[in-house]
Amino acid sequence: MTAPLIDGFGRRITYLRLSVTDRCDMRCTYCMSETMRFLPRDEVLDLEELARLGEVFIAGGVRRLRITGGEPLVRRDILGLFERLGRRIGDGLDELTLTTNGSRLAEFAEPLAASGVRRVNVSLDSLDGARFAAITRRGSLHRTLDGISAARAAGLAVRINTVALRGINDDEIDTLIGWCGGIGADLCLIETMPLGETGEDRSAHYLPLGELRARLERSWTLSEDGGACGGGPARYLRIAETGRRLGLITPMSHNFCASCNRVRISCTGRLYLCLGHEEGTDLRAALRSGADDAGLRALVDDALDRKPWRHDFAIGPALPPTLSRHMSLTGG
Ligand SMILES: Nc1nc2c(ncn2[C@@H]2O[C@H](COP(=O)(O)OP(=O)(O)OP(=O)(O)O)[C@@H](O)[C@H]2O)c(=O)[nH]1
Ligand SMILES: C[S@@+](CC[C@H](N)C(=O)[O-])C[C@H]1O[C@@H](n2cnc3c(N)ncnc32)[C@H](O)[C@@H]1O
Ligand code: SF4
Ligand code: SF4
Repeated sequence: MTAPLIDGFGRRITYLRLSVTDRCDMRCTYCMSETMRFLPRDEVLDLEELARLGEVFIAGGVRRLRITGGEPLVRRDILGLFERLGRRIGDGLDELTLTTNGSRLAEFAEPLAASGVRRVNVSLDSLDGARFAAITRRGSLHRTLDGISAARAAGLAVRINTVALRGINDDEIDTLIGWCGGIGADLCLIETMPLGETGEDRSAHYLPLGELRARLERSWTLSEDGGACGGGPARYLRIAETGRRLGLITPMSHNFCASCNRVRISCTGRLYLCLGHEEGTDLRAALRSGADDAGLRALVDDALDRKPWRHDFAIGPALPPTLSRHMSLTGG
C-alpha cells in the first residue's frame, strides 16, 4: 500500500464510489428530467481507465468500492470491470459492490456473484406497478422484482433503497418494511437531495425522515442498531417485528459529514471530493496524457486537501437545485 489517503481535516478516505456511466434506462422524477441528455461516449472513461483509477485508490487504502451510475448494468462491458476489480477482494479490497435500479439484475446477478460481489443495493420506490412506472417514468416493476429475486437466488445480500417522497410513496413505507422483512432484505430510506433540474419541484415532496420515523414507530418497534454496514451514511435501526434493519439517510435533516470517509469519481473521470460540491480534479486529462500512478496519486492528494467539510444543501419552493450537476453523473 502507498501512503493512506487523508483529507485536509484528517479524515481517512477508505471508500470510493465509481460511476461507470451517466446513462440510465429509467428517468426517476427526483433524479433527472424526462428529456435528460447523456454524454458523448468519448467523454466517458473506458474500462481500462476505470480499472486503473480503482487500483490507484486501492493502493491508497480504499477498502470498499461501490460501482454506480447512471445505471451501471446498462454499460455493455461492465462485467469486465467487476471481474478485474473483483480480483482485488482480499488483496486490498474488503468489498466490491454496486447500486442498481435492478432492471438488468436478472441477467447479471450470477456473474456479479462469481466476480466476488456479495451484496447489492437496489432502488425500489414503490411496490405498486403504476406508481413505480410514474416515479421511474419508464421502469417496469416486475423487471426490478425479477432482478431482486435473481440476486437473492445468486446468494447476494440485498438492501432496498427507497427515496421517501411526501404525497408520492410515504403511504407505502409500512408495506415496504413488511415486504423487505418477508424477503430478508434491509430497507434504507433516503431524503431527497437538491441535485440537478428534474422538471419538477423537489421541495413539494421532500420528507424529513425524523417525521416519518415518528409515524413508523406507531406500527413498528424500532431500536438503534450500532452495527454499521458499508461505512456509509445510513444510520440503522433494528425492526423487532421483522428482525431486519431500517437505514435512514438524512443529509438534509441530520448531516453526517463529520465522519465522511469517501470520495467519488464521475464517469468522465473527474474526482469529486464531496457529493454536495463542485470541488474536484480532472483525472481523465491526466490519464489520457500518460500520467503514471504516482502522478495520478499526486493529483488526488492535492485535491484531498480541498475536500469540503460538509455539503450546503438547501431545499425549498423558491430555491433552485443547490448544484446543477445531476446525481446520475457521480452515482450519488
Ligand atoms: N449526502 C451524501 N449522500 C450520500 C453519500 N453517499 C451515498 N449517499 C446517498 O445515499 C443514498 C444511498 O446510496 P448507496 O449507493 O446505496 O450507497 P451507501 O448508502 O453508501 O451504501 P452502503 O455501502 O451500503 O452503506 C443515495 O441517495 C446516495 O446519493 C454521501 O457521501 N453523502
Ligand atoms: C443515482 S442512483 C445510481 C444507481 C442506480 N441507477 C440506482 O438507481 O440505484 C443511486 C441512488 O441515488 C438515489 N438518488 C437519485 N437521485 C437522488 C436525489 N435527488 N436525492 C436522493 N437520492 C437520490 C437513487 O434512489 C439511488 O438509490
Ligand atoms: S435514480 Fe438511478 S434509476 Fe433512477 S434515474 Fe437516477 S440513475 Fe436512473
Ligand atoms: S455530503 Fe460531502 S462531506 Fe458529507 S458525507 Fe457526503 S461526500 Fe462526505
